[in-house]
Amino acid sequence: MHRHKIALVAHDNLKPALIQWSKANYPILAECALFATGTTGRLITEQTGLEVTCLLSGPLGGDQQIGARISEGLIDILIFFWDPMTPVPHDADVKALLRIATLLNIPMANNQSTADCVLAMLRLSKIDTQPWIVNFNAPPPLNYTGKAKQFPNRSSSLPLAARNKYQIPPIMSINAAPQPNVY
Ligand SMILES: O=C(CO)COP(=O)(O)O
Repeated sequence: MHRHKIALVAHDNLKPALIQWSKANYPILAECALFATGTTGRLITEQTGLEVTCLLSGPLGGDQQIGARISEGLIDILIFFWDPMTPVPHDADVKALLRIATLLNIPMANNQSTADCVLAMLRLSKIDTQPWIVNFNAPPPLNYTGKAKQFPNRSSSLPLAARNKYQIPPIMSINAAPQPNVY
């Protein structure tokens, strides 16, 4: 089974929440390949025992490293507990990370309830005998006006009939592998 690659990031005020969340979800996170910005990753490793590949600290380029991995199709899911109440010096990097994750249509959780939803879907995909209920591997076609060349139609492996029957929109696709180096 595909080992999902999850990036974990938290601003300082939210680090305790992300650590708590990581502890609560240890079993499924332990089955994934985890990446994180420097301080977030170090704290998660120290306090949960999860194995995390630590990149640079956010203000020193960690957000950019994660964004680059997303654009290369190397991250499936982004869990980013960003702080909406505190300015950070690398705001431009944060915005760029949120932008690239949105553009490439990977599941991105910016608060705990959404993170819970994403992991619930991940669990479902692992236990369900009908894998099309949650389609983790089919990139949905991204149809940005005027961008057809950069984003050629990428067909979904989810049978159309099944998707219509269960009204599962392409947005349910997880792990929308982006085309490498489209820009
Ligand atoms: O600043 C961050 C995200 O923007 C997080 O960086 P650290 O994990 O190094 O604190």
